[in-house]
Amino acid sequence: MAKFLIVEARFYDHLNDLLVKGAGDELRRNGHEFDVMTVPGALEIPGAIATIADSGRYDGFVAIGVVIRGETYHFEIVAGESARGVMALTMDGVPIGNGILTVENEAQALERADPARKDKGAEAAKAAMALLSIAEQYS
Ligand SMILES: Nc1c(NC[C@H](O)[C@H](O)[C@H](O)CO)[nH]c(=O)[nH]c1=O
Ligand SMILES: CC(=O)[C@@H](O)COP(=O)(O)O
Repeated sequence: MAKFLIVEARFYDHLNDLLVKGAGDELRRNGHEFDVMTVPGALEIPGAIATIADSGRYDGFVAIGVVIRGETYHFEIVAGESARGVMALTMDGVPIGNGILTVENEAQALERADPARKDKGAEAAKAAMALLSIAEQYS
């Protein structure tokens, strides 16, 4: 049994709820425990994980968020920098599954967040578990 932290950027409540449910159910199905922490937006996810990672309280993390393209370049910043931050931590050996959706519209987000459809929350949880398993075997 491992302990995971789901870090969710609570920007679109109804979509977040679906993603967190998918991630949590997947962790539970695999016999793991988890807590959920909320941050304001996807840009805060890497910083939150970086702050917590060294505490030793969690074995892995699942990043959950939804970034929907708006009218300005802001989308590129939020989508790109949140992914870059998560990836940088992953390269430092922190097991993180990236479940931050970066989509054109709400319909695309809903299709991916819904556990009955693409279930990207579960996919991110699986990625976090896979990275943790590698870390346990090789470090
Ligand atoms: N536009 C979206 C954001 N923007 C907010 C940023 O993530 C950040 O919280 C703000 O710039 C303060 O640092 N966040 C999302 O998660 N999704 C969006 O669509
Ligand atoms: C992430 C985004 O692009 C969006 O939420 C911001 O919208 P806008 O570019 O219209 O300010």
